[in-house]
Amino acid sequence: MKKIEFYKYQGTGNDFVVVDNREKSLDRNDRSIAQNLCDRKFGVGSDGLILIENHSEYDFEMVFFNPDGSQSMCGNGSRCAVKFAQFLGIIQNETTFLSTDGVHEASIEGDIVRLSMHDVDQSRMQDFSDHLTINTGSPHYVLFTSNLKDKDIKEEGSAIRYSKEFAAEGINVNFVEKQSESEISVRTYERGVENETLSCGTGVTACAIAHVMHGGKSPVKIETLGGSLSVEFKLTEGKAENVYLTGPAKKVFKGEIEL
Ligand SMILES: N[C@H](CCC[C@H](N)C(=O)O)C(=O)O
Repeated sequence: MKKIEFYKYQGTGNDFVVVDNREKSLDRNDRSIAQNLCDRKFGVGSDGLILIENHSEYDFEMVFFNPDGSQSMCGNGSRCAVKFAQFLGIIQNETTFLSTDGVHEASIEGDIVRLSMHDVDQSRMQDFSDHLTINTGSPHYVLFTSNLKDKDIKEEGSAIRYSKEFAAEGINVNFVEKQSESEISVRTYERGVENETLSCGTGVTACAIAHVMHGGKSPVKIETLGGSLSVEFKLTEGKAENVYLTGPAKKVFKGEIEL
């Protein structure tokens, strides 16, 4: 058994166990560590595990795990990782780091982190009119709805996520309610968490792009159960470029656990 120091961070209510793994105290290839640490009854409890590791070319590498041990790009987790890297003194207020889907830049002002997301071209999105599928570093199903607050997200989201088309790879399912041309509300069922989360960064990014594709205007303000986020980008000939996800990321507490 070894004692592991960890920190708990949250980005608009999407919460993460974050570990400074520059000394490689945890094995990044052992997915059971995430399954144990993220368990809300037998572990610390979170929507994911983030390891911060050294990298020869970039300020750091962030390794992200869903609670089921699967890996993906995580927008809110990336914003928390950037704040943690600043807390560790690895960076000041700007950074270029490596994540699951490649290189990202970010800047920090107080608790607000502005994160670059990858371009989304036609190869990463499909518009089926009643819904869209958009990959913003992780795969998202986006459907426009009304009376968002009354929906059973876990029931409706899991039905789509486990449907024949998506059962193998999984997909995150986002329900969007339009408030104005530049504001939407979003609730998300997350693959790998297999439940609704209070917000999903790659999810709100996908929803903002879908909203603008259907007549909305960037920047888009997104209200989630966990707080407000903003997504800005240029949509030219069906390609979203210069995509940024902006919102708060905060340290909650420090802890120690024996693994
Ligand atoms: N559950 C997602 C990864 C985390 C995404 C979410 N927490 C975010 O902020 O982007 C997936 O497996 O695709």
